[in-house]
Amino acid sequence: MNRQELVNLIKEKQSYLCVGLDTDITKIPKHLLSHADPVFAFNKAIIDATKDLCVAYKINTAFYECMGIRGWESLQRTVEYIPSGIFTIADAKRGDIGNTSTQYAKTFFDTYNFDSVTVAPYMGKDSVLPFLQFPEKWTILLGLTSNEGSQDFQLQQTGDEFLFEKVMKSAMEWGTPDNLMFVVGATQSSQLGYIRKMVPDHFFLVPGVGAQGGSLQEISTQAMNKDCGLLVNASRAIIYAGNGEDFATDARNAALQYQQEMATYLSQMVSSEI
Ligand SMILES: O=C(O)c1cc(=O)[nH]c(=O)n1[C@@H]1O[C@H](COP(=O)(O)O)[C@@H](O)[C@H]1O
Repeated sequence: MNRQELVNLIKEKQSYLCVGLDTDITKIPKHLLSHADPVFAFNKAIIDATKDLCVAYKINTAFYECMGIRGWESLQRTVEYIPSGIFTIADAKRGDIGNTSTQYAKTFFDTYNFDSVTVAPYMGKDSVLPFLQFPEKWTILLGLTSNEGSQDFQLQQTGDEFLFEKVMKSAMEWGTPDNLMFVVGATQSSQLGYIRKMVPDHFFLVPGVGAQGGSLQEISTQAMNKDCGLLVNASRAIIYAGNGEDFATDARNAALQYQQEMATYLSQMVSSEI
């Protein structure tokens, strides 16, 4: 999916919600465990219940990889089930020497046909460039993450800037707003406005609302740009909103609340085109 298609989708659905499919087999409702593929059965119900409310699904590969081949099968069924026209994110946080990064990129872009993959920048330019070579695909680079450990390296001063600023400024020379997004954590509210000034055009994937306590209002008022420029992810707050037979309805209601709040911010804050 290209940038214009993504912007149009946000406009049509009045939503910049990304539903995180961090599906943990120990947390899904018990009645699903009799299915041949319980993780897929859960994801299918969540997708059916939320697909009109969100513009993206993020599959965190850790929750699938830990189950070995069965997990990869659940991942494949899930990504194939997501309706075309919804943006897909493989949250794999990859990055390695160039030829290895190319194999990671092939895995998620060619073999599984995701629109995007999350990439860790620590190994530098040659570890990131291979992901950016794939036409119509997106690299989502970790900028300033939502977790406490972001202070250990990302928020360390290097010269007159933080390390995460150096990373983001460098990466803006490697990719463009058409193939590169940044992860910026919703819990980093004191930095959001500053980061948006530094990076005016790129999309941000913003995790950390819901279970991690980030504020949708703060993100939206501080980091929206003229194209919206945001994909806000919630995983546990949506997929585990309920735990009974009607878990999918509970998930829908949680997603609906986010979408309705997003529609308000879109109407207030973005240029009349949106
Ligand atoms: O890259 C990510 O998606 C990510 C970056 C980050 O800084 N913080 C963060 O929580 N995430 C991911 O976003 C999701 C957050 O899940 P919830 O806290 O349940 O909404 C998980 O899949 C995390 O791995």
